[in-house]
This record gives sequence, structure tokens and C-alpha cells, in this order.
Amino acid sequence: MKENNIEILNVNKKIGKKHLVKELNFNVSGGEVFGFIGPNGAGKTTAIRMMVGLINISSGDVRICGHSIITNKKEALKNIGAIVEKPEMYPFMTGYQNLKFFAEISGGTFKNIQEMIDIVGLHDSINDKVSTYSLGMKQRLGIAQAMLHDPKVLIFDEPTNGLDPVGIREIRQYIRRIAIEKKKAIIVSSHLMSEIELICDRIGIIKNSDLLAVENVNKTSEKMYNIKTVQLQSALNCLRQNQYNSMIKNEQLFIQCDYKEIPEVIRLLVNHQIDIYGFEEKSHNLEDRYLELTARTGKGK
Ligand SMILES: Nc1ncnc2c1ncn2[C@@H]1O[C@H](COP(=O)(O)OP(=O)(O)OP(=O)(O)O)[C@@H](O)[C@H]1O
Repeated sequence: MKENNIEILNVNKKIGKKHLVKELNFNVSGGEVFGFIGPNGAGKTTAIRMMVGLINISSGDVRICGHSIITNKKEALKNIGAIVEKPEMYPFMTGYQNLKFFAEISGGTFKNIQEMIDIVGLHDSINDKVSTYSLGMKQRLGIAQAMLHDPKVLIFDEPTNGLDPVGIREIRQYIRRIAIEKKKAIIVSSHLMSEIELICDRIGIIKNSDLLAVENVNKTSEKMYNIKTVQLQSALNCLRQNQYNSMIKNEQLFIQCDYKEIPEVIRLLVNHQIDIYGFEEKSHNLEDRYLELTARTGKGK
């Protein structure tokens, strides 16, 4: 059985009459990356601030490796590392000096420092002053800092905010690598599905303080395509005889296959005297699902 390293149990946050987070429930296990996604103002940062003990929970609980953030905060915090908003670093010190300083105050060990530097790929610039770092390098240093005390759970609030496409890809790679190699339970928040879909195993969609759905991310490379032809039935028979997952819906022919199989499918149909007028991707991906869910619930930013 998988160990749940972080459990969010019916968490609510109310300030006055305003409900900032409603009945939040999910678990994340070691080795898993959970994407926490929602439009601006949905309640992601508020939820994350409660998970790391920066603000009080109105009702419910967060358990980190079994320790309640409410009743056993000290033990809970030993098992969690986070970047909430921007990582705070001393610009006049080198990357290495910053890590050494934070290791000292967090009770982490110095032997971890070199390993963390390697994981986030900062070896070439670790002895440069942080004032010379790009935003992406500061984020990577922040990730290393969050891992210094070897916590089981890592939480990164909008880690790709303000980064260019290369920086975004690097952060994605490092996060995925940490989950796989170090078996950490990782929560990553974002307001852009395309940014986190690639690294997450599951995604929680939040809007107007409500968790609308938790979806598995389909890691298969197969997609749904619409094949334009007038010989619908003959094409369907041909595809099925060749073991392709295919169907006719609303007078249109669909096939589920890998992108690389497209030329082979077209060749097969043409060899069976079926005329093809087009081949269009029709996948109902997570981005569609996110837009559908967040649009359906009406008001909100
Ligand atoms: N201390 C507070 N008092 C009252 N309202 C607050 C407080 N903090 C946040 N809010 C409100 O709670 C809602 C959720 O804010 P939060 O920052 O959690 O959203 P978010 O999903 O992280 O947004 P973003 O993607 O823009 O960072 C917003 O409407 C915000 O204005």
C-alpha cells in the first residue's frame, strides 16, 4: 500500500463571512506529483499557506507523515519543504553560502548540500553571488533550499511564475526528477494547465475556493483523431480488422492511436480504396476539461 505523505482533510478557511477555501480533500503519496490548478484568486495560495502552517486552518486538518499541522506543528514541519510565493535568498552571498546558511538554521546537514546542488543542476554557478542569478536559477536554488532538511513532502507555489519557456522546462524536469529519484510527495500550484500537465500524476482543479475535480493525468501518447472520409462503415471495418480502437459517432469516424501511427493508418485505408480528406486531432485533453469545469461554474476571476 502506498504511504500518504500528506493528507488534506476537509480543510476550510474563512475570514469574516468570506470562504477562501471550502472542504478541501486530497492525499499525495511519495513519488507522486500533484498539480494544484485554478484561475487567479481561486484559493491556491491560501490552501498552501495552511498546509505549511503559515496561516491557521478554520476547520479540518492537514497531516504530514501522520503529524497534524494543528496539534503537532513542530513534527509536521520537519517533514515539509516549501517555496511559497518567491524564494527568499541573500543576494550578496553566493548560492553555496545561502544553502550553508539555511542548512545551519534548519538543522539540515552539510552533506546534503552538494547532492541538492547536483539535483537542481547548479554546480557551475553555485559559487557566484545570487545577485547575478536569473529568476530560473533563483527558483532552482529555492528548490534546493526547500530540500536541505530532507523532508518527505515538498510544496511549490507557482514555481514557474515569471520564467521563460526554457526556465519552465528546466523547473519541470527538476521537479519530476526529485519525485522519481528522491520519492518525495510534491504539490505544485499553477494557473496554467499546460505548464503542469506534463509533470503531474494527478491534478486538482480549484475555482472560487472549491475543489471541482481531481483528475488522473493520462501519460499515454495515444490521442483521439477524426478521420474525414465519406466511406464511414468500410473505413471502420478496415480499422477494426487491423485491431485499431475506432468508432463512428455523430456520423464521424474516430480512431485512438499514437501520433507515430498516423501514416500507417492512412496507408492502410488508402490501400483499401478508402478516400481520406483529412486527419484531425480531437483529443479531449485536460486543458479542455479544466476550461470546461472552470467556465461552467460561472462567476469568479
Ligand atoms: N487575508 C485575506 N483576507 C481576505 N481575503 C483574502 C485574504 N487573502 C486572500 N484573500 C482572497 O482569497 C481569494 C483567494 O486568494 P489566493 O491568493 O489564495 O488565490 P490563488 O488561487 O493563489 O490566486 P493566484 O493564482 O492569483 O495566486 C482571493 O479572492 C483573495 O483576494
